[in-house]
Amino acid sequence: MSVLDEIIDGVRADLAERQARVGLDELKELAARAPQAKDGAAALRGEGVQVICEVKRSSPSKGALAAIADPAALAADYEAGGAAVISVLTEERRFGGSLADLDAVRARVDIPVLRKDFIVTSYQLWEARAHGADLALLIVAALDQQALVSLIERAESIGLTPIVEVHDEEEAERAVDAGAKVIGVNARDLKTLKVDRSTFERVAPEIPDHLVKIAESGVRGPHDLIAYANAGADAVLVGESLVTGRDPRTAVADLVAAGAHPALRHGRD
Ligand SMILES: O=C(O)c1ccccc1NCC(=O)[C@H](O)[C@H](O)COP(=O)(O)O
Repeated sequence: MSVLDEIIDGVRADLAERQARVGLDELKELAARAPQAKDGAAALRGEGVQVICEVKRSSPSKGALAAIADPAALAADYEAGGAAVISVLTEERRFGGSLADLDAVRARVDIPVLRKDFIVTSYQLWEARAHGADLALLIVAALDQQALVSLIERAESIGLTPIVEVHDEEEAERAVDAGAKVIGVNARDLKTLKVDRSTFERVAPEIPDHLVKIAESGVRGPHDLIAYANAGADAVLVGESLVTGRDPRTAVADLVAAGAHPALRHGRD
């Protein structure tokens, strides 16, 4: 069984428990009472290269990364450093995240918040909205084409911006065909869990210029952001290097400054 399949099995088991506790109608009522969703795509189309900063406690590839006692404080540091979006991993078993982390971050920051999880049903999209998320990740490798199309449509219909994640050219084609407007190219191979930063420059040409392109994983500092930007990234998604470094606010500010450098202006600007 692949790592992705294992993760999704766990996600489905945890999901069944939550569904038994909170019915869909109740969830929809909670979503209706949530603050209006912010425009996630607009936040990623700003001037220069935008930085999405992740609250990441642990990962299947590295195990425990950081004891994050106060995810809201971390997110506030990210926001103060100039992050465009905060990504909150809510998967519990392998990433140590939770919807409580999402609640805490939502309550603290004003910028858009991404629910980063392994979403396989529309119930999880309603959950994302009920807990105040503005964006939600959809992983092409985890979904058949019909499910991908229907989850993109459902996300948009309830105000969420879907970030559709791909790992290779074929998945990029599926994402475009499914109507994705924001596509994340993840450099982490889901079978080996190894990061190959050249994935972005290989896959990005398959994505039309008018769509938002995010380079995900493997950003250790400004030099990696610059390399991704030169390959056409509108935004980067950064987790590990921010939670394991000494000063997240300064680390984000350094990335944002690198992403704002006029020499990086490309296509969209
Ligand atoms: O991080 C992992 O080990 C991982 C394993 C399997 C599926 C997804 C995984 N990570 C999720 C992510 O996409 C990253 O958290 C995100 O792109 C940030 O990457 P990094 O800056 O390298 O932590």
